[in-house]
Amino acid sequence: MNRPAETDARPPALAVHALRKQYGDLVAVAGIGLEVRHDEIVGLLGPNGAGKTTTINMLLGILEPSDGRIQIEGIDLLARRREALSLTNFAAIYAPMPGNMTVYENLKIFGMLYGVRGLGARIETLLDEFDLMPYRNRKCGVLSSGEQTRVALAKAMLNEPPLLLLDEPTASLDPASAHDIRARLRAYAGRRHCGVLWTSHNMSEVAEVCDRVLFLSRGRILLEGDPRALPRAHGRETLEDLFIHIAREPLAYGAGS
Ligand SMILES: Nc1ncnc2c1ncn2[C@@H]1O[C@H](COP(=O)(O)OP(=O)(O)OP(=O)(O)O)[C@@H](O)[C@H]1O
Repeated sequence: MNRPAETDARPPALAVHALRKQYGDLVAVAGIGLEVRHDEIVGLLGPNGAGKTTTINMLLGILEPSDGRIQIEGIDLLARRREALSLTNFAAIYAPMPGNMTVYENLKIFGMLYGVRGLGARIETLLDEFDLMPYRNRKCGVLSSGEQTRVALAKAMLNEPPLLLLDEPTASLDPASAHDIRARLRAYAGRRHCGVLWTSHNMSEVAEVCDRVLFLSRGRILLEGDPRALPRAHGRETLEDLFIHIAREPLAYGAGS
């Protein structure tokens, strides 16, 4: 689905300019620029080691950029960190909820950290939306990975963020659950008019859910566009074919320039 560009004076959910991260001689992110508008789901794709998680960690304020600027809803992350971070949230498979607390306790504590108003009612809504009612008093550490993913997604939506960062949100889900979660995330993004940055290695998922994709390789954005139109534009049948081609021959797409 193509969505309209921002029509009012509202800044994009996310604007990144010349973002760079270097570890010694290794350039993990090489000065990238990108935008995520409201009502838009943007896929951040790339082979292992391309710089996706490093980028997301800089957007979350976990990693300090070597250079560049990040604005969330027009608010500069480095200058006004607290305010900017209150407008975002994330879910990632490598960041599970503390295992010794129950689902309810976790949502309550994260909700308090985010200063969510009407927290009790918000938690009930999310428990219902993510089919977590039966698990509310169960410790997160004993949940299956799919159940933990649903808790992480519920946590990510506690503060109804205008910018949602999702690092492989369906990686541990079975196909039916993944399909269900994709539908819920799309519905949520549409309802809340939020922008979503979504990383995934599942190209059919990306083609289904993302309005736009960015191909990252060796820390650079090599291609950008509609995931349904990009493959044909580059002489490939599917997004997966295109991904494989870019991963094998990044220099053909300008990775070395
Ligand atoms: N703390 C660090 N010190 C040194 N190098 C690092 C550090 N963190 C990441 N890197 C390197 O930066 C590069 C980008 O890593 P990153 O985790 O962002 O990739 P990715 O695109 O998320 O990969 P994957 O799909 O495998 O998760 C890799 O070469 C990685 O080894």
